Amino acid sequence: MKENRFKKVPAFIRQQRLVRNDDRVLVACSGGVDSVVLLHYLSRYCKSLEIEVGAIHVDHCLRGEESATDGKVVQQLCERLAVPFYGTTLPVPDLLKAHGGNLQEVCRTGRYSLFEETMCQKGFTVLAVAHHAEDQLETILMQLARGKRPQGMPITRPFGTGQLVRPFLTLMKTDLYAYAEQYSLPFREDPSNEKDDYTRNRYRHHIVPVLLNEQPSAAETSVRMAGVLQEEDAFLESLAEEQLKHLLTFTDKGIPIIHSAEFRSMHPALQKRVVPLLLKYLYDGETIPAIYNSDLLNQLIRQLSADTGSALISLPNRWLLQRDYGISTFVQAEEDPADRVVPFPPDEWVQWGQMKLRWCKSSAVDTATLDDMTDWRYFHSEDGGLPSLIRSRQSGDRIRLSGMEHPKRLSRLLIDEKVKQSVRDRLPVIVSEQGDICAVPGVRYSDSFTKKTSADQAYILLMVWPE
Ligand SMILES: Nc1ncnc2c1ncn2[C@@H]1O[C@H](COP(=O)(O)OP(=O)(O)OP(=O)(O)O)[C@@H](O)[C@H]1O
Repeated sequence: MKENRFKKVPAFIRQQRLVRNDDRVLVACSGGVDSVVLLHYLSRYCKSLEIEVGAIHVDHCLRGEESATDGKVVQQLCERLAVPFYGTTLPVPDLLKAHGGNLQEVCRTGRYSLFEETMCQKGFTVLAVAHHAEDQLETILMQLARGKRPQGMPITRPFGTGQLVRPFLTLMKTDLYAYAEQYSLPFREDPSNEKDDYTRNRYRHHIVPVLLNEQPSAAETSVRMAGVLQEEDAFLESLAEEQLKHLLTFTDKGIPIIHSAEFRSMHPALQKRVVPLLLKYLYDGETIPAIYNSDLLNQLIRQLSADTGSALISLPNRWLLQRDYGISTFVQAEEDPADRVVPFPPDEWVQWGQMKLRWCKSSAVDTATLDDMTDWRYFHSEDGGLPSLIRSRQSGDRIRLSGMEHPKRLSRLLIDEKVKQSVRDRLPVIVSEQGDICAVPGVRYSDSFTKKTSADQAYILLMVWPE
């Protein structure tokens, strides 16, 4: 009998601190072999572990009588073991009809909220689920395939007001069957586990067996590897949290700032952890963009480290990273700058939606700065003055373009330039004091602008916008 292999379970439970004395452990029992064995095992060892045990079953109402029978099997086992049983029902077909959604996800979310509710109502401190070594290997392989960090399912994690634990992660499926046989435990096979409709099932049926054939210890070693990665992860995460606290400063107006020199002084591994935490801070409870291993992460790290020129990176939900030399500021762009007029003085960046504009003396700008711009144009002024306003476009606006005898209607120009309707009303228009339109940055510029420099072109228009 393979029960010997169960000898490592108490050590695993102790080392990982899965339960403490006097914990009340609710075993999530589907009626399948894994969770039936878990329930039996924990109820057998509850005295030595100094815990109390109860069991919960969730009937998803998906397979008529069959589905209810799973619950009865669990209930009878609980009677045999003298363990309190909590039978709950999740009307999945009704939920799908009313709200739609993905079947697996509706089952899972509903099931876990019933677990949480029962734990809270009945005073349980721990929820035990019966994932084992092959489940962990499947999870790691799926994470790898999706480019996620392959650290598997957490051995334990906060859940409701207590903890969720996985005491059987070191065991193989065959160990569980052998145990069930030895103690003549009744269990049910869920026919949906046979189907190849779900990703996990395809990994279970076709990928994991090949790997185990090649390397029989792969599942068990993957559990150990995941444990180490999770431990390192928790450590690095706490370091990154500390770093972020030191790194993030605020302007008088409470705007978050990061200094490139300090960001650069961090180890690249920490930089990669600090940036997602920074987004978590900015998004404060909202959904955070998935950033692990992404181009956006690399782009943000590059900009937060740089200290020449300027840059603007657009983040979801109108957040912008705005970097000027060695200082990055995080601002939320205004929703819609339509019907606005703002002064456009020289030597100051002016923000317009997701665009930044600035007049600079040509002599003060070097080629490196120009390389950092999305676009730029030298400006030749007839009278020495600079267009001094930025506003949104108005009906009847016209612009004087080189080679055209008459000024062109702006509305026509935007159509000809294939500017999207949704963007047209939000574009900035640069206007002289006399009301002449000189430029629609990023679209067209009047004949006072050129890319070529010459002595009489004292100013340059610098422009940055996210591409
Ligand atoms: N209907 C159910 N009632 C009670 N417990 C369940 C039920 N279904 C699953 N569980 C518990 O959850 C464990 C894992 O089940 P399953 O592999 O179906 O994945 P899951 O709950 O979706 O977990 P995850 O998505 O985290 O992998 C089972 O071993 C059992 O402990």
